[in-house]
Amino acid sequence: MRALHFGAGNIGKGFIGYFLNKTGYEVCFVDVDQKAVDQFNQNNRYLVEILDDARTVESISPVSALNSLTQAEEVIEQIENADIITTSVGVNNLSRIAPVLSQGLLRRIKKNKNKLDIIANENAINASSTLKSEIEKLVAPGEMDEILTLAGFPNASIDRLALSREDEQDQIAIVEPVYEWVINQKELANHELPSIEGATYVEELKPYIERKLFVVNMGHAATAYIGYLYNESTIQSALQRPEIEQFVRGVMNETAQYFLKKHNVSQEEMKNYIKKTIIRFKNQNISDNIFRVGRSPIRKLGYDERLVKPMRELSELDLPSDYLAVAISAGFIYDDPQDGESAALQDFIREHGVEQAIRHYTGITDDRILTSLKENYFKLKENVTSVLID
Ligand SMILES: NC(=O)C1=CN([C@@H]2O[C@H](COP(=O)(O)OP(=O)(O)OC[C@H]3O[C@@H](n4cnc5c(N)ncnc54)[C@H](O)[C@@H]3O)[C@@H](O)[C@H]2O)C=CC1
Ligand SMILES: O=P(O)(O)OC[C@H]1O[C@](O)(CO)[C@@H](O)[C@@H]1O
Repeated sequence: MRALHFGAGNIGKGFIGYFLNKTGYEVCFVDVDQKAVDQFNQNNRYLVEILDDARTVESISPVSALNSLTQAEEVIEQIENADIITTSVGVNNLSRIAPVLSQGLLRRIKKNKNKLDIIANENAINASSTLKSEIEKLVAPGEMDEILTLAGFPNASIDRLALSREDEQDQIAIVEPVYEWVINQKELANHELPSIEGATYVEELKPYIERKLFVVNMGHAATAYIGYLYNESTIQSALQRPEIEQFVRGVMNETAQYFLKKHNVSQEEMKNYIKKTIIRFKNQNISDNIFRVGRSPIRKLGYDERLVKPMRELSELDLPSDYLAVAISAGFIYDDPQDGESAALQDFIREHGVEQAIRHYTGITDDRILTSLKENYFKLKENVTSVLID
């Protein structure tokens, strides 16, 4: 069985490629990083170091790789013949892989009628549907109908902290032992293939993806943005400060109220989920840079994203969202000049002022919320400790 995976980064190697290989797939990675492509091809393997007590290292083989910038024709051939296609390129890059995918799918509909699932594994709600829409923009309506006779775009939720280590010889991923990969069974096109090892198939994805995005990713972003204000360099060092840990617990408890109202979960389940998540964040075997976790703040502060969406939902339910308001305001102060989105956000604030920036990037229109975000922003800038809520 052949798998084609776009994005041979942290999660591509440490999670998706890892479990596709365990399921019996020969994995071909597609990336734009020539050094990584060369290493996969020279070694026909890569390494995954698991952050368990034994620091288990596994060799994942056989694998190969292609560079989509220089080997588009080879990528198209792989799309024609793959049994499954997966991605983890970052949600903003889905539009960049759509051209080669659409060309490959147009060729496939003529040559290979086998059903094919294309699963986008990104930190976003319904990323596979987003990829499908990007492909739809590039083909004629009749062609899309034909593509959809064989291709499914099942949405998925993925959760595993994955980092990488630079090495001259090998591609090396470093991962925490725990993971969750949830796939929407109802959206699968191919029912002949074996279930992917490590994945759970569900009928209703929303509770899983929302729990992951609004608790794990939201809590992570909140830690990064508040940690930045304390000049902390890692998530782990930030959470050693009792006031930050208390704040992160507070913001997670706040979003938990949304789940209790909207999804069929108990208070006990949410309490345990939050407890486990904070333990994962504090894992002293990992040194997770604040700037990795806070990356792309424009995306993270968006209307349907991890911070603003739960705040809007809580507001609609007439439930408090004071912690979220602080975390969002901190996101507008967060400044990493190496990060294009962060630099653009700070430029926008300098040019148009913070109130305009909050309106523009969060899409929030409620004046009461906008005022509270603006007030928090100035208070946090003046003195972060005075704002963290007890
Ligand atoms: N690292 C983690 O622990 C987790 C990451 N995610 C999500 O997985 C996705 C990937 O994250 P990471 O692996 O951390 O990022 P990463 O930056 O390590 O990997 C992304 C890879 O995609 C490649 N890429 C970018 N544009 C491309 C293109 N046009 N064509 C082919 N390859 C391209 C990059 O060169 C890079 O190797 C993101 O959506 C992230 O939110 C989700 C859960 C966990
Ligand atoms: O990958 P993103 O969406 O930029 O955000 C980083 C997040 O993804 C993760 O890498 C894994 O879920 C977390 O560390 C963090 O919440």
